[in-house]
Amino acid sequence: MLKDKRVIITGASSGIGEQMAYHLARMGSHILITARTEEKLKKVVEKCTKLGSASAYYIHGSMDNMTFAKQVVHEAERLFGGLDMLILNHIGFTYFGFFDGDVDHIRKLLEINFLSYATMTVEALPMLKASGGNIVVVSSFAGKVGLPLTVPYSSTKFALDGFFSSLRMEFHHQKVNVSITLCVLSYIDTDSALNTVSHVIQQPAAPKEECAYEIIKGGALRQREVYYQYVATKIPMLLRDWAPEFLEYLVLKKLQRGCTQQEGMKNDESAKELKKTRYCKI
Ligand SMILES: NC(=O)C1=CN([C@@H]2O[C@H](COP(=O)(O)OP(=O)(O)OC[C@H]3O[C@@H](n4cnc5c(N)ncnc54)[C@H](OP(=O)(O)O)[C@@H]3O)[C@@H](O)[C@H]2O)C=CC1
Ligand SMILES: CC(C)CCC[C@@H](C)[C@H]1CC[C@H]2[C@@H]3C(=O)C=C4C[C@@H](O)CC[C@]4(C)[C@H]3CC[C@]12C
Repeated sequence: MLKDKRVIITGASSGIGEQMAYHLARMGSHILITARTEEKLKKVVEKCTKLGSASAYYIHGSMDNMTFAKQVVHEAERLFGGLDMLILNHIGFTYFGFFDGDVDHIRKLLEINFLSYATMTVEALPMLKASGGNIVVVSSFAGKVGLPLTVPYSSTKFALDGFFSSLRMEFHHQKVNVSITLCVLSYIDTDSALNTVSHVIQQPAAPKEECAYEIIKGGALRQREVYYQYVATKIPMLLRDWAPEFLEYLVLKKLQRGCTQQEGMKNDESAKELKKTRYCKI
C-alpha cells in the first residue's frame, strides 16, 4: 500500500521516527525526513536508500520556528509534486519530574509539540486532499490520561487530541477524504526514553521497531487511533472512563513507592539519583 507513496516524517533522526523511515524505505516509499541534527539525518537517508526507498531526502531545522514547519511541507511539494502521508512525530526537550512552575517552558513546548503539528497540517492539507492521504499523529498514553512527572509534556499531547479529534469530525462532515490517525503509545525502548526514565520506571519498554510498524500500518489502514502496546494502553483507558479514581490510586501508589525508596537513600550516590529523577531530559 505504501510503495511509491510520498511521505514526510518529522523527528526521524532517532528513535521511533528513524525506525518508521526504515520501514517505509523497505516498502519503497518516497521519504522526506526532518529534525535538527544534520549528521544524523544524513546517515538515516543513506540507510533508507540502501533499504530500497524510491527516494530519500532530509531537511534540517527546529520546529519551534513555524516558518521552518511550513518550509518542510513546501520542500515535499518541490521534491515530490504532492504528498500522501504526513507523519508528525517530533517532540522538544523537556524535564521528567515534578512541575517546577515554569509556564514559559510550557509555551515553548506547545510550539514544538503542538503548534508546529497544526501548522504543518494546514500547509499540507491541499496536497493531502488531492491525494486522499493520511495524517499520522504520534501521541502518548500521557496524552489521554493525566500522569505525574510529565505536566508540560502531557499538556502538549492532550492538545493534539483536542485539535486532531475535532478536525477529524469536521473532515467527516465536510466529506474531506483525509484520514487522521492518533497514536497512543506506552513506554518504548528508544535511547532518549531509556536514558530519561529507565532508572525511575520499572516496567519493561516495548520495542521501537514494532511500534514504528504499527503506527505506519494504522495510518495506511486509515484507523482513527492506534494503541501500542495494546493491552498496556487499552486497559488503563477503560479504567480512565469507568473507574478514574481507581486508576489514579494505582498510578499514585506506584509514585509513592518510588518516592519512599528514594527518601530511604542516605549516601551521596543515591542523592545524585534523586536529583536525576527530579530533573531529567525527556
Ligand atoms: N519513547 C517513549 O517511551 C514514548 C514516545 N512517545 C512519542 O513518540 C514520539 C517519538 O519519541 P522518541 O522516538 O522516543 O523520541 P526521540 O527523542 O528518539 O526523537 C525525537 C526526535 O525529535 C527531534 N527533535 C527534538 N527537538 C526538536 C526540535 N526542536 N525541532 C525539530 N525536531 C526536534 C529529534 O532530533 P534532533 O534532536 O536532531 O532535532 C528526534 O529526531 C514522540 O512524539 C513521543 O512523544 C510516546 C510515548 C512513549
Ligand atoms: C497504567 C500506567 C501507570 C501506565 C504508565 C505508562 C507510563 C510508564 C508511560 C506512558 C507515557 C510515557 C512517556 C511518554 O509518553 C514519552 C516519553 C518521552 C521519552 O523521550 C522519555 C520517556 C517518556 C517520558 C515516557 C515515559 C513512560 C510513560 C510516562
